[in-house]
Amino acid sequence: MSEDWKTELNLPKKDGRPQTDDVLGTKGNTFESFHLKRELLMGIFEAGFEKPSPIQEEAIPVALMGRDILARAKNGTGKTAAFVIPALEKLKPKLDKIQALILVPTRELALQTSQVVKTLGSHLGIQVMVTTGGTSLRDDILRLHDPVHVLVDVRHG
Ligand SMILES: Nc1ncnc2c1ncn2[C@@H]1O[C@H](COP(=O)(O)OP(=O)(O)OP(=O)(O)O)[C@@H](O)[C@H]1O
Repeated sequence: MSEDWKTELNLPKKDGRPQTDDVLGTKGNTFESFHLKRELLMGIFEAGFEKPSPIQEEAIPVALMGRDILARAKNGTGKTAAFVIPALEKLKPKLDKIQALILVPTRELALQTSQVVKTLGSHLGIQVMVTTGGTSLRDDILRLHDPVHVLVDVRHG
């Protein structure tokens, strides 16, 4: 594969803050070693991710095989991307259907998660919808007349 696309990426400034083993203790895999679509790799690199974190390294290949996962890791270790990346890899942007349903416990997390999906999927041409309440059922139904590939919803308790 030609590496030209990498030179055109809009990379953020490097994050120089110190990191602990929670994110550094990896086996040394790369995002490319997961054979992800180039458009997805572009979103990942433009988010400033260089290497998968430990939870991503464990979860992404298993999720790509279509296996169920129950995972646990500390806050801020990259759990969100650990499920968003395989979901985006499996998704077919040309198919105008909801192909991923992400359920989270709070409205704030729903907004954050949808932002991660938008950032990582920014080169995939996908549409993300968040149903956090606060909008009428009618508005939600109307929105669903337009393409939605990923739906993020809040489920209490
Ligand atoms: N592989 C990576 N390389 C660099 N930064 C990353 C990587 N994965 C995630 N991040 C960044 O690390 C931060 C924490 O990630 P994220 O919020 O997904 O963690 P989390 O485990 O889901 O956290 P929480 O439990 O608080 O929801 C975010 O700013 C995210 O952009």
